[in-house]
Amino acid sequence: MKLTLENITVAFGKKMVLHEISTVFSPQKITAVIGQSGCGKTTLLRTINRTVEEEGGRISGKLELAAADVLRMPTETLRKQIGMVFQQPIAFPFSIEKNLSYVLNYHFKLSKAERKARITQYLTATNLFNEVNSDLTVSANQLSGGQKQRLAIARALCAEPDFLLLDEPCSALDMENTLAIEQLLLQIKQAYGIVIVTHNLAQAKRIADDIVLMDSGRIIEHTGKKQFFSRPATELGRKFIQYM
Ligand SMILES: Nc1ncnc2c1ncn2[C@@H]1O[C@H](COP(=O)(O)OP(=O)(O)OP(=O)(O)O)[C@@H](O)[C@H]1O
Repeated sequence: MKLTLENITVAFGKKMVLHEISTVFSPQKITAVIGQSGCGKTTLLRTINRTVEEEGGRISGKLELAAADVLRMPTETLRKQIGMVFQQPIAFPFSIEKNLSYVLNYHFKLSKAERKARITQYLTATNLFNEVNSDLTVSANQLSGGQKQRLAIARALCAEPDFLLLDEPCSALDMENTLAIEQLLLQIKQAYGIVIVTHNLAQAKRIADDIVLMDSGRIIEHTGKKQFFSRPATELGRKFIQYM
């Protein structure tokens, strides 16, 4: 399922933050969004899941998930189809199991056995199941930062989204946990479209299929990773690579 943006413009009051963004995010790929601080990366993600509207941002243009009109979709459907994971991992102060069953119960009517099977599936996919010795009664508060971030990803997956948006999910993590998240994204990308905002160009190089480079609220390059790192089309792209 593709995510298509056509002439997307976002404004807070009179302040224009995104300008006429037209692009397509592909399924089964990791797209890394890079750019200087303040260029609109987070706003782009928050436009896709429409949380900018909650802060008074106005979106105009066309945003489609397959043929569905995202800008007119009921919020509940939108939250189910497009998941988001934030920079600071959010773990609800419940057991690991309840962190996931909460989302599963919200979106699906499942038997106890089905719910348990899905919880095991997502915790296994995020490599948490073995780490907690299958004891899902452990409080999420007791997990490390990296484990909490993987729990947040597992929770997002519980909604069975088509797209997963991640806003600098590794910036609060050490190298080992960062690599664990990267491995996880590479493992699961076959089933989702993944869009990740990252300040870490080396991370983009390690895991992305496509690169989106933003500047002053615009996408100035959206290209395959190899092309971007060998022949960037813009001066800013060249600067980024030199900086690496
Ligand atoms: N709620 C808001 N109200 C007004 N302006 C906003 C709001 N949210 C974001 N902006 C503005 O939008 C612009 C882009 O911000 P955004 O956070 O998307 O950039 P970014 O590229 O993610 O930055 P960083 O890399 O520093 O996280 C900034 O000028 C910011 O001040």
